[in-house]
Amino acid sequence: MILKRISILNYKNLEQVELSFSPKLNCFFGQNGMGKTNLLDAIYFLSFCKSSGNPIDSQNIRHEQDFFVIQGFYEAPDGTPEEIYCGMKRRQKKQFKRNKKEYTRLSDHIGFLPLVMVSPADSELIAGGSDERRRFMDVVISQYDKEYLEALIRYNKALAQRNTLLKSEVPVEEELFLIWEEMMAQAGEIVFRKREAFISEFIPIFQSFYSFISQDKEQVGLTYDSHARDASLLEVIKESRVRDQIMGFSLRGIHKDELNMLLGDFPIKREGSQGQNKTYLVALKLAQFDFLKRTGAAVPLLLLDDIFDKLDASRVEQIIKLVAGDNFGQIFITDTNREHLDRILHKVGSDYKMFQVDQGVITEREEDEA
Ligand SMILES: Nc1ncnc2c1ncn2[C@@H]1O[C@H](COP(=O)(O)OP(=O)(O)OP(=O)(O)O)[C@@H](O)[C@H]1O
Repeated sequence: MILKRISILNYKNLEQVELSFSPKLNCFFGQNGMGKTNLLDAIYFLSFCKSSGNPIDSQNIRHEQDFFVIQGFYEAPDGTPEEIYCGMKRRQKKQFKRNKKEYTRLSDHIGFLPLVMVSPADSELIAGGSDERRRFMDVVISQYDKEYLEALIRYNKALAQRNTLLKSEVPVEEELFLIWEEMMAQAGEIVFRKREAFISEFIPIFQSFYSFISQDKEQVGLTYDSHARDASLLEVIKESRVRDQIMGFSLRGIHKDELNMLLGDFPIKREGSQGQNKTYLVALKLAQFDFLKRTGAAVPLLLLDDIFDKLDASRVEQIIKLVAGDNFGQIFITDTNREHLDRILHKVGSDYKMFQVDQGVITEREEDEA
């Protein structure tokens, strides 16, 4: 899928933006706080029906204004034009349309315009709790496997019901516990098997991206831990019941799964330098891109927000070489430094457009123009 043109009114600090894009590389430079991320966020909105940062839609309307509109004009791989419209008025439900026809359910749109965004917020994947890493697996797997998402929803429902029973002040019958525990075990085993299969397929792709970017400077790994690995999940959950009742919640199950992120043999969270962490995150997201591309009909858009911060020149160059190649489609890159972008882009020689972002105004810049 290619985003040929975008039209924005009143989205965050972008009052009015009309831009035509290159089908390959689009670079946005400007000082801090000028609106570069806001533009990428508007593109993200058209794919996911929400902002990547602020989940409260009305707060994305430009201050003092009453509405925002984002319109994207895309081209499908077979050349078919696709027009996506999103309009949001204060105190009203947002409208989302494809080719002028409003969606009844936003979930019908998700996945139609696949997109991967690499942003500074990804650092939580390494620094944050295990729920961040489970969410990463969930997002990637559920994009290509419907059964996975259904099992996960069933599991979470059963877990919530069991947790309510665990907190009960009156005695609860064994039978009642068993109903939810069996459901957790059945759905949890499916989630476990699918996560395990995903990780084993994902690891070599991720490692090859990391090696390419770092030019084999370090070895990285991922390991997956789950209570479902060594015994039947039903037995594990049942055995834990007495302790769970004391705690008032379920201590064991796939909701406690962990994805260990390793640099050499040690947790990257503990040992990684800032540049190594950044390389790790970029490699994870590029591997996610690769997965999505293989399992979907359209090549995803790739948004790279401020990814060069903390990376040395050789790693930056390797990333640009990678994404400018044929395995990636249309790309949107932000940076605070134009010379930085110019230098890299001249080297790769790919088709590109350069835009300057200044206080919410975005202007296309010709080559070597000041
Ligand atoms: N609803 C809103 N209305 C008006 N302005 C907003 C709104 N939400 C955010 N902004 C403004 O957007 C600006 C931040 O823009 P953005 O995050 O795109 O900056 P950036 O160019 O990516 O900067 P950096 O290089 O620091 O990442 C801030 O000045 C903020 O005040």
